[in-house]
Amino acid sequence: MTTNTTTATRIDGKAIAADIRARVGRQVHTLVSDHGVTPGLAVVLVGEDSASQVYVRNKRKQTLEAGMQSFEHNLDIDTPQAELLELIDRLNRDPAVNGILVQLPLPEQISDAAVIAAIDPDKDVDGFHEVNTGRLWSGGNPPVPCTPLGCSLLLKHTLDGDLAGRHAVIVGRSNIVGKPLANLLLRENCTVTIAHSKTRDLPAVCRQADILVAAVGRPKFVRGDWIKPGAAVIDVGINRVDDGSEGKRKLVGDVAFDEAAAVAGAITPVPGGVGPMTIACLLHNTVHATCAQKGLTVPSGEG
Ligand SMILES: Nc1nc2c(c(=O)[nH]1)N[C@@H](CN(C=O)c1ccc(C(=O)N[C@@H](CCC(=O)O)C(=O)O)cc1)CN2
Repeated sequence: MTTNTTTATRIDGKAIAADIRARVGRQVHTLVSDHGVTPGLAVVLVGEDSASQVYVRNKRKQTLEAGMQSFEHNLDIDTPQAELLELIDRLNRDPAVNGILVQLPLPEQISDAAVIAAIDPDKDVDGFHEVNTGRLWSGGNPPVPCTPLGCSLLLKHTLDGDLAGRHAVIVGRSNIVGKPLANLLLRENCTVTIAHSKTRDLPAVCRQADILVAAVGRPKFVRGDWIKPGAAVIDVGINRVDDGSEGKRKLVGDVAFDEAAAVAGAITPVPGGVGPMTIACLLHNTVHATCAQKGLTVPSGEG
């Protein structure tokens, strides 16, 4: 019988996210003390999805802890799209609101695309508006979607900033993760492959990766024998599955962690990997959006 032994370094997203939030807190302190500016973040939740409620609660808590203003809007699940668009219009015009985020997923009567298009691109701290995706692909410096920004920061931290020339394979081509992450890794001079459900011989493609990112939303989809020895593995998946005891649920990623950790050089756990980075990057984006709106240089936030 063979047993898997963990060889990979565990990438501590919780600790790295805490460092980013601490820096954001210092930046906010400088904005308030030197310029009398308190960044404000509005978060809109439609419905009662329990995971979304947890994320929105954590966003509020961490926004306040960083010294920013938090404006939370909770709407009924059957809210018509027009009502949500009116709220966004008010938030666009509210000078106390520097960042706007509408929590996804939205109920079926509301179009994600219509909502994202309604947000003022300068307040779009999710970086989902097509003006901002266009700016990203044209080499500009717009707000970048929070989860891919978190992935790229984890990789820079893990690989000491030395990403150039590495082959990154991203499994998943969503607008929220796969596509923007491909852009960020190209900027770091990686050679980038975006793979997906129609990719031929996906395990063989993944085995070429020095950096492997799994963002498919399928529990334990990426297996240990898909991984090149020593690769850095970033697991974006957050899947709730039965833990085998009386209807209890546990979180697992898109990567079979134990198998992968026996082969990889470094790997993110789930939970505690990419997830905490998402909210830290949202706070980072809010500070940057505030400074851009006020014509201020972003304070360094060095401790
Ligand atoms: N408008 C947006 N909607 C959604 C986004 C987004 O970036 N913008 N991303 C996800 C949800 N999300 C933030 O909104 C998010 C997901 C996960 C975590 C996190 O900290 N995860 C923990 C586990 C927490 C748990 O028990 O579920 C971890 O991985 O350690 C934070 C934020 C979809 N919607």
